[in-house]
Amino acid sequence: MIVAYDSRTVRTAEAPLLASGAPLMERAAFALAGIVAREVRSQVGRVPGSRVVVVVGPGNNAGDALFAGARLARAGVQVTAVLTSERTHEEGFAAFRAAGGRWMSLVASLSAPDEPAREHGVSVATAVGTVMEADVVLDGLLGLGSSGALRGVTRDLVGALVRARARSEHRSPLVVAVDVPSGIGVDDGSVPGAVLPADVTVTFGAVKAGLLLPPAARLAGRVESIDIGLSLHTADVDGQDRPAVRRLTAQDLVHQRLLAPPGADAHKYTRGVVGVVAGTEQFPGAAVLTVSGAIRTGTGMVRYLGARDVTAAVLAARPEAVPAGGRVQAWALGPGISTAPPATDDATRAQQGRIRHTLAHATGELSSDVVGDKVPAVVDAGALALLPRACPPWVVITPHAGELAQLLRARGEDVERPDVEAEPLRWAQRARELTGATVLLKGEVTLVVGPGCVYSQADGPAWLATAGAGDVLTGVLASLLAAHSSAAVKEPALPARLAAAASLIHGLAAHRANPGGPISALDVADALPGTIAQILRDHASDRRTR
Ligand SMILES: NC(=O)C1=CN([C@@H]2O[C@H](COP(=O)(O)OP(=O)(O)OC[C@H]3O[C@@H](n4cnc5c(N)ncnc54)[C@H](O)[C@@H]3O)[C@@H](O)[C@H]2O)[C@@H](O)CC1
Ligand SMILES: [K+]
Repeated sequence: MIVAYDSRTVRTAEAPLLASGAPLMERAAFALAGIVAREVRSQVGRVPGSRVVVVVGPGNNAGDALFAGARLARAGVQVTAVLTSERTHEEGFAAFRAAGGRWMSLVASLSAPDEPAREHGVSVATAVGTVMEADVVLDGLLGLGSSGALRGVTRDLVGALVRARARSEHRSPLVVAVDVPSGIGVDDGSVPGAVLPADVTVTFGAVKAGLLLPPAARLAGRVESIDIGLSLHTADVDGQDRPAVRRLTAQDLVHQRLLAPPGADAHKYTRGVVGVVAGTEQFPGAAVLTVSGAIRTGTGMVRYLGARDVTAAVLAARPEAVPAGGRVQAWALGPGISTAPPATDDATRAQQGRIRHTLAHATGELSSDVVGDKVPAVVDAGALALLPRACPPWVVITPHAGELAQLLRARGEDVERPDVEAEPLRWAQRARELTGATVLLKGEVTLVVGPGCVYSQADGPAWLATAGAGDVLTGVLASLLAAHSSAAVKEPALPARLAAAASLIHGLAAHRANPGGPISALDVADALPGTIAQILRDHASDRRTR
């Protein structure tokens, strides 16, 4: 699992080490220089004689970059620093110059001892020209201390670099971000202004929340986390306004027993029974995809409830499905059902009635001996509009940005789809507060917000953005919830973990379905058994040896 923290938590962990004189910046710069040297070697085949530019701001982020620049200069790299503010990290700058680093400044008043700034003053255009000639550029403008969009000449430089890279067809330097890509919201993953997208981000002490959170996550490239000796504890932040942001890996699925092979004494109820209310005559495919997603994730049995024609389509594709009600351990509600009540046709009205009734039982609003205990439910698409006012966390809603905005508007928030896209974490958290449900917000990066916990999964290829993929995800998640049905009702954070797990399995199945090419939703469902077998094979032995 990858765990990311907010800046306040990181600074609190740094403080005692800094007070005791631990050489945190030296450790950071040493590791950074090593990674840059490796990247340079893979770009140009050698380190000495290669060209690196470090663009630096006023703070310790600049210190990391300048000390790393000094190390590279001593290794024979031609290193140039571009200074962007009135002051910079003094010791780092001194070490950089002592190592033979060249420098230029976008701010006329900055000067180094014995070196008047005017001899080094350059325009933004000249600085951009120098950067574009380099093999690698280090973005050391801002780190943990950044607030809001980039300002002043820093903004001008980054804006010009982004434009120059977009224009250059052939050659543009590899971008290594120091700690974070400068200008992202370090804690919330917002992107308030221009940011230079990184190929690699080298982050120190702990992964920063903004590197995993959308929309900033896609600007971070590959994230390499460097241990500089901080000790961070999730217990200190979980349950607070800014819980740690987690990302599950395939290993976690096995180690945390989110996926497990059935025991020798397993039967369909120990493996979980999923009930599906999905699809109408207008959208029968959604029923097939949801049922397929659940069956192919290894659920014990799927009960399908819907109109006769749709049931026939489901049975033609999946004869294993049982077209009748009965005991269910998790529900999959809503795919392929119109989002706008009141329904215009009888079939949709019937499906909406089933969903209302099921949700009332699943959430414990109604108790009935016939339907039995409270059970988890996935609420997707058309079922979102039928969500009760107050839900327990074992109800997991799975909207995309547009559906989330609609759900929030129905609860009095003034929000449109672009607002959700700009600040997905904020709005997913708001939806959780307003509904009580666990929220899985679908997107290029999928966010899951549960009680005191946040997960961010970025596992699927962009090809996965295709019609019906969400229906399969609903089936996968319902299958996991059914397998952990009673625990999911008892442990408030478990449905969120299972939702993150479902997103991960779904993403891995998409990669397996057709590596590097187009994928249809049914392909993803068909790739699920092989994906799960692979995960269990790869990690079963390391679980035994733990
Ligand atoms: N504290 C430590 O010893 C360590 C810090 N490290 C580095 O230090 C960084 C944090 O350093 P700082 O706290 O000095 O912060 P920064 O280096 O992020 O600089 C913050 C300063 O930048 C300016 N600024 C803020 N927002 C701006 C904006 N939007 N536009 C233009 N200027 C803006 C302000 O003057 C602010 O004081 C970390 O990200 C990391 O790179 C590492 O060396 C590890 C150890
Ligand atoms: K940076």
